Parts: sequence; C-alpha cells; structure tokens
Amino acid sequence: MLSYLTRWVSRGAFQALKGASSRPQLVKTPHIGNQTLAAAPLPFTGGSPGVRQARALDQERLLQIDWDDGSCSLYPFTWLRDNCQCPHCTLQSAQARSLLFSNLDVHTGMDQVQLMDNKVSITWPDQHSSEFDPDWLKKRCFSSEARQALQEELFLNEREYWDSSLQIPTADFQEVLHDDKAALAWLEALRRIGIVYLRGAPAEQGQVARLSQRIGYLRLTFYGHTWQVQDKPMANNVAYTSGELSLHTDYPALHHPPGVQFLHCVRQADQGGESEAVDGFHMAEQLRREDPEAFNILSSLRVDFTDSGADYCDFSVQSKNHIIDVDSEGRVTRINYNNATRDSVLDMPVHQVQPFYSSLKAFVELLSRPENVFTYRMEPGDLVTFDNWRLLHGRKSYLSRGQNSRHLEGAYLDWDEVMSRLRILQKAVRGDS
Ligand SMILES: C[N+](C)(C)CCCC(=O)O
Ligand SMILES: O=C(O)CCC(=O)C(=O)O
Ligand SMILES: [Fe+2]
Ligand SMILES: [Zn+2]
Repeated sequence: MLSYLTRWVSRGAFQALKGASSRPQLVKTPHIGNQTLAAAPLPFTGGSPGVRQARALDQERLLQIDWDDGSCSLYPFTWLRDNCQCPHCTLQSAQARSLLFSNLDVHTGMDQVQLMDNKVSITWPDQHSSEFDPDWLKKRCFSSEARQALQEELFLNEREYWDSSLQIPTADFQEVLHDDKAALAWLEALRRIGIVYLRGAPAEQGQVARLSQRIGYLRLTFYGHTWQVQDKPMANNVAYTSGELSLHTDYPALHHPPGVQFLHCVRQADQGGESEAVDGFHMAEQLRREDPEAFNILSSLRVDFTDSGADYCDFSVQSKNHIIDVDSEGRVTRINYNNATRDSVLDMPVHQVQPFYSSLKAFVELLSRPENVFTYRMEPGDLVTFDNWRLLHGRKSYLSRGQNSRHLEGAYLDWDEVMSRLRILQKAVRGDS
C-alpha cells in the first residue's frame, strides 16, 4: 500500500514546510498512515435525487428539471436530441454516437415531455422519442458547479504543491503490479503530487516495460521504447555522460513532450549520482507572484529546442515551446525546459533577447533554491515515476567506472494512457460510475 505523509499543501494556500529529505523512505504515519490514498475523496456521482418536475420552456428551447433536493437544471433541446441514447442514435456496443450530424436539427422543438418509470421521456416533432436517466442528466447539468465537479472527476486537475520537505509518496513495486488498490493509489498520487517512488523492483533491466504494461503501453521516442542512462562513449545526449544534469524536463525538443517518466535504478554509482526534483507548477506560481514580468515573458515567448543524432533511428528534431505553458484561463499546464537542447537559434526580435535571458535566470534561480529542491538517492531496485509536464529533475555528476558503472533504465508514457488506466481502476476499486 502506498503511504505518504505531509501536511498537504494546495494551490493558493502553500506554507513552507520544514525538514530536509534525503533517501526516500516508506513513511509510516500512525495517525493518517495507509488510509490516506485509498480514501481519496469520492467524486461527485449525483447521489440520485429524483425528478420532481420536468417541463419544456418552448420559448428558450430548454428543458427544465426540478430535482427533489430543490435544485434545478436546464438542458437545451438541441443537446438533448443530439444525445438521444436510443439504439438508433447510439451504437450501444461502442457507447458512441451513431446519429449523423447532418441528421441533427439544431433548431428542433419538443412535442412532449413526460416522467415515466423515473425516466424523462421526450417526444420530438418527427415522433422520434428519447428516454433519459435522471442520474445521467444530473451529472451533465450545465451549472458551473456541476461542470466543475464533473471536469475534476474526469481530469483530476487539482494538484498539491510541495518543496524540499516533500515526504515522497512511496509504494511497493510488486504490490502496484498485482494489486488494483495499490495501483490506483500510485496513479492518484502521481497525478496529485507529481512524483511517486516505488521500491522492491528487481535490479535488472526490463522493469519499466513491465510497469508500463500495468498502464497499457509506453511512448516510443527516438531514444527507443526504453532507454539506458549510462556513461556512453560518443554520447548522443548529455544524459548519457557522467556529468551533472541541471534541473530539466525531458524532451522539450518535441512539441508534445512525454507526460510521464519512469526511471529505474539498475546500478548506482559509488560516488555522486544523487537525484533532484522540483515542483515546476509550484515554482511557476511563485514566479508569477515574485516576478510577473519574467512569468509573462516565459509564458508568451516561444523558445526553439533542437535534438539531432541517431539512436532508435536517426533524427533531426526541432520545436518551439513556451518555457511555461498556460491555458486560456492562465493556469500553468506544462513546463518545457532542458538547457542542453535549448537551440542557439532564437526566433525573437533582437530587443527581446536580453529580457528573455533575464527572465529565464530568475526562473532557474528560483527553481534551484535549496528550499525548493527535493534531493534523494536511488538504490538498485528503486524506481521513480513522475509527471514530466510538471516536475523538473536533475542529477549530480558521478564517478564513472565505464562498463558496470551507474545504470538507470527509463521509459516514457503519455498522460492520456495513464489517466485512462486511472479511471478504469477507480471504477474497479470504488465502483464509480
Ligand atoms: C534520457 N533521454 C536521452 C531519453 C532524453 C533526455 C532528455 C532530453 O533530451 O530532453
Ligand atoms: O541520471 C539520472 O539520474 C537522470 C537522467 C535524466 O534526467 C535523463 O536521462 O534525462
Ligand atoms: Fe531527464
Ligand atoms: Zn434516438
């Protein structure tokens, strides 16, 4: 079972926490202990209040449902007709719409609405009829509260921020492979905290592939299905040396960088090779407060990244990414930064170059403050899983002994596949709708 301990820090209410962490520990917490992840809050499922009344507002072309609990929901006629659940309009075996858009009248009226066997039954002007389940409707209510609750249930976008005092969520590798509850707790923490440590994997190659099969499939890149982080002659990437890797996200040279990264320690160095991790979302929010100008520049200027060479096959990759990606509402969605693959090509007017460098300096200095960096050391059989859209990670240089030296095996996955498994596990473990 996955356990972790911290006084939770959340968006907007962050408090600096005390105490440095070194090697990740299976944190035993008598009071909150192992229940923590298994008891994640149940998402909104409706709780099925009955329908008191359903009536068509013909002028507005809205169906109004008054619920037993006193609340009320509005559903546009067009949306209801579009989402008719009957076997003509829906391919039941695929749970997909078979109604063609060309056959949807986006100005449809409604002939009749009735309550039958606790279903909302609608007759349309062409005498086609639709039946809707109250729970199904309630979940899809258009109020902003209901939409927000359903979006959180679907995408789990609420995050908990952390700093150097992170008590890293830790679980047992074998349990995650074999137990659905443990796997669910792992993925929920991976989403919410952004990093989960797994211990007890065999110290041999092949474990990141095994773990990715627990999800579905891994993300192939030019570095292969899985890749070996080792000190290599004629290295095609700075990661494949024994040098220090400053805090970075992997693969900003792609326009769609891998969402999730696994790193498994097969062999550790005798000296050096410690790992570092920083909560990039937390840091971006801190930058927005401390240096709004730098935040604006890093979230609006696109920076060129480049990566060329040969590995799985030969490659010549170019991308343009914001170092801080924000969505249309200004929320930070992804950090894209690897100083090694940042291109010498810099596609911006000459007067923006110095402000860009100053802004990046402010961000990197913020990231690197000791109070923000969580440091740990992997031992053979340890496996770290983390959100590569959110965290920056690094490693200290190490003393290389050539062959038989430090060896990590890595793999990438995308968030779509990880979230898919998470939803299926939620349903299996909790019976969520
Ligand atoms: C570890 N490796 C070589 C697969 C990728 C390193 C990250 C990067 O080049 O952005
Ligand atoms: O060697 C490590 O600990 C991390 C390697 C890394 O960050 C990478 O391969 O991109
Ligand atoms: Fe990396
Ligand atoms: Zn139908």
